[in-house]
Amino acid sequence: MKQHVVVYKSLPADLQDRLESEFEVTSFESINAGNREAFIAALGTAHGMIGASLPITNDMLDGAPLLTIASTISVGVDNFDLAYFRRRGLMLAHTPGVLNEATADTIFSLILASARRIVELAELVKAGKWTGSIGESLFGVNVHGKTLGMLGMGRIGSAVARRAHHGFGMKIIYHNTRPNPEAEKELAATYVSREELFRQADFVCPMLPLTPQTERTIGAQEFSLMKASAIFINASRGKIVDEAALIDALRKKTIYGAGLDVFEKEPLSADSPLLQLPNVVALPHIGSATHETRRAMAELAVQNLIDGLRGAQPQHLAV
Ligand SMILES: NC(=O)c1ccc[n+]([C@@H]2O[C@H](COP(=O)([O-])OP(=O)(O)OC[C@H]3O[C@@H](n4cnc5c(N)ncnc54)[C@H](O)[C@@H]3O)[C@@H](O)[C@H]2O)c1
Ligand SMILES: O=C(O)[C@H](O)CO
Repeated sequence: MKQHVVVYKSLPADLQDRLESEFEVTSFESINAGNREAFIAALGTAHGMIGASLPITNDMLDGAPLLTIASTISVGVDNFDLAYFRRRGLMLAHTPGVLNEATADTIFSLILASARRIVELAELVKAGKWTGSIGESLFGVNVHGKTLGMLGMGRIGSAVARRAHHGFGMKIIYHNTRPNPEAEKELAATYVSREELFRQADFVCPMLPLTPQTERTIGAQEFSLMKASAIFINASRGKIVDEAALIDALRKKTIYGAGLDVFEKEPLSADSPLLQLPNVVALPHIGSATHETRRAMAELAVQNLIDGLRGAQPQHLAV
């Protein structure tokens, strides 16, 4: 009998076909209130599951006694309880690496857009309010030659720092769980304490996984350490930040601005105070969202799933 796979985010047609040629497949484009019960019911006979952007609760998995592998089309694994996976001996596969460059591009666009007020000024032009040479009140700040503070110098953090060092002549300081000798050699990056990073950086850029250790670890205390001219860039996970404290720092101009791809609650509510602030650039969690990169992520996730179901070791296991 064929193994049963539950797909909970739409896949490119050829990858869907690949799964259907080998497994019995139940597919959902995405999960919403209308199909949630059907999704949970399908897990009841599933050996494998693949998808993204959905918190997978232990309750859901308790009802999936045959499951051996979950394959997420993301590098982040914070939608899963890793301890639960370990307890049950389940595999959790993810997609590191293939999205480093696209995500670093997004982060760099946030750095540039926030520093040079690109969105604010483009909106001014579109609104027909460009009536003459802009005055000092609408000037931005330099990016080149400034100091980038990477909090988390892993795969994506290193890709951001490479752009900053080689492309923009920026000085790189970083803090990480452990020193990163490659970044120090290749990018002249300097390891500093967490506190020094917030104090010295012109751009503070966390690129950390969301874990119990990182949740809400950037708050009022950290924002108070930052320079009034510094910009906060977050494309890792919204929940590592105390968002109310960020809003407060932006309102009081304790910091100059923020470029954000991720938020405490997503999608960001249309009435979020963040959207009222001119010194905020907000994106809808698009770090890896290019055709090529999302394709590569889906391919890798499908391969991870197939390997796991065939009894081979998937290339990228978080658990
Ligand atoms: N916005 C997006 O679309 C998008 C895209 C890709 C990744 N992400 C997020 O970015 C995260 C990082 O991805 P990655 O592939 O670079 O991961 P990675 O594991 O390669 O890098 C994370 C780094 O953070 C360090 N770290 C962990 N906890 C720390 C702490 N408390 N203090 C200091 N350093 C710490 C680790 O040692 C590691 O070097 C993902 O987990 C995901 O949540 C977001
Ligand atoms: O973790 C990731 O890969 C991105 O945030 C997409 O969810």
